[in-house]
Amino acid sequence: MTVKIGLLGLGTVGSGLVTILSEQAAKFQSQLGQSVSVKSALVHNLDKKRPGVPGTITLTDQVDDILTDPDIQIIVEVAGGIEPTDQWLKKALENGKAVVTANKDLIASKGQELIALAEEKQLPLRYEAAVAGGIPILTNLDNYYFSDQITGLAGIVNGTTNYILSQMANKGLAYETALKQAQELGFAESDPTNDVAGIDAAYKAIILARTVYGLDLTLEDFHIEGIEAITPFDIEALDQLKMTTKLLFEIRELDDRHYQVQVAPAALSKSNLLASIENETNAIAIESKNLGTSLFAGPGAGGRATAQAVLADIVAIIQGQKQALPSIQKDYQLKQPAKQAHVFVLAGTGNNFEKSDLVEEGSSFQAKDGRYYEAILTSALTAKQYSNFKAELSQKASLVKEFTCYS
Ligand SMILES: NC(=O)C1=CN([C@@H]2O[C@H](COP(=O)(O)OP(=O)(O)OC[C@H]3O[C@@H](n4cnc5c(N)ncnc54)[C@H](OP(=O)(O)O)[C@@H]3O)[C@@H](O)[C@H]2O)C=CC1
Ligand SMILES: N[C@@H](CC=O)C(=O)O
Repeated sequence: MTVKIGLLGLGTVGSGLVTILSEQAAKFQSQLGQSVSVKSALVHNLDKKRPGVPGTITLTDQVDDILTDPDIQIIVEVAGGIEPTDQWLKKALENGKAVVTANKDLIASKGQELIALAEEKQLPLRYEAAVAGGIPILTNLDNYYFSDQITGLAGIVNGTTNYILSQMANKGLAYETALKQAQELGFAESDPTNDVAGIDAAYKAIILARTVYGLDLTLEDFHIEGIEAITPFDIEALDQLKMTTKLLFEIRELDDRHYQVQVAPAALSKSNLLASIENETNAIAIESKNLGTSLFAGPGAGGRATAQAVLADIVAIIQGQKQALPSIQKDYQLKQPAKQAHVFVLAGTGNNFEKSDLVEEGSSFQAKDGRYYEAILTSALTAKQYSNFKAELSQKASLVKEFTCYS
C-alpha cells in the first residue's frame, strides 16, 4: 500500500522532504511495509524551476485540489504564515486527513483551535518541526519527560539569530552580511523580521510552555527583545568578562501556579553550555526533578534537518503512535524574575566598580574604537537594588549598554 502525501509548500522544507523521502523509500517499503509518496504539492509560482522535484509530483496553485483529493491521507503544511494556513488545516481535518506542520506561527497562535478540532475528529495533528527544527524536543517532552517534573526550560530556538551572532563574534561579519547568509542558507523566514525581533523564538516558547505546563500564552504575555540592537562593540565588551550573548528563551515554573517567560538576548558566561552552541544549531536545556539539567542540541533550521522532523511525524502517523495533545491549565499567573544579574558597560575608566556584594567582576578595556570603557558584572539584584545601582553608576559615568544575564 502507498500512503499519499499532499504537500502544502515546496520551498526549503518541502523540497527537503521530497529529497529525504526518496532516500528512505526502500527502507520504508521494507520496514514499514508501506511506501510513502508525495502525490501533489501546492506552490505559489507554477513557473518556478524546481530542480530535484520529480515529475511524478503534480504541482498546483489551487489548495482545494489537494485538500479534497480522496487519495491523500496526510496533509503536510510547509508553506508558512498564520493565514490562510489555519483555514487550510481546518479544512484538511474536516476532510478526514491527518496533518503534519512545521509552522510555529500557526501552532503558537491558533494551536488550541486546531488541537480541539483534531481531537474532535480523532485525527493526528503533529508539529515536531515547529520547535527547534530537527531536534526531537516535543516528542521527548511528551513521552520521556511525562514521568519527570520539569521545573524550567531555556535555550536557543532560533537558528537565524544564533547564526548571525556567531558569525559576528567568530568571524567579525557585519550583522547585515550574516543575515543575508542565513537567508541564502534557508534558515531565515521568507520575511526575517520575526527571526531577528525574537518573535519566532517566542512562538516556539509558546508551544513549549503549552506542551510542558499547559499554558495558553500569546506574544503579549512575553517580554520579547530581538538582536537588532546587538553591535560588534557589545560582543567585544562582553568578551572582557569572558561572556557572550545569545538570544535565549526562558520558561520557569516558580510554583504550580506561577511562571516566568521571556525571550531576549542574554549575557552568559562562556563556560555555560549554551555559550558553545554556534550558528544555526539550537539547544534546549531542560531542568527536571529527576535528571537535573539535560541539554538537547542539534540543527535548528535548514531544509534537510527540518524535513527530518516532518518525516518523523509522518512515520509516527503511519505507525499509529499515540499522541499526547496538551490540555490547558486555567489558573496561573506570570511573574517577573525576583532577582537577575546584569552587565553594565560604561564609557571611560575611573574605578567605577569595586568588588562588593553587588559587583561580581569588572574590567577596564580599550575597545576597537580606541576609546576606554568599563564592563561590570553585578550579582543577582532585586528590582530595587538594580534601579539604585544603575542610578549610582549613571552619576559616575555615562552608561553605554546593559544586558541581563543568564546563569
Ligand atoms: N526553513 C527552515 O529552516 C524552517 C522552516 N520552518 C517552517 O516551515 C515552513 C516553511 O518554511 P520554508 O520551507 O523555509 O519556506 P519557503 O518560503 O522556502 O517555502 C514556502 C513554500 O510555500 C509556498 N507557498 C507559500 N504560501 C503559499 C500560498 N499562499 N499559496 C501557495 N503556495 C504558497 C511557496 O511557493 P513558491 O515556491 O511558489 O514560492 C513555497 O514553495 C514555515 O512555516 C517555516 O516557519 C520550520 C523550521 C525550520
Ligand atoms: N527561521 C527559523 C527556522 C526554523 O524554525 C530559524 O531561524 O530558527
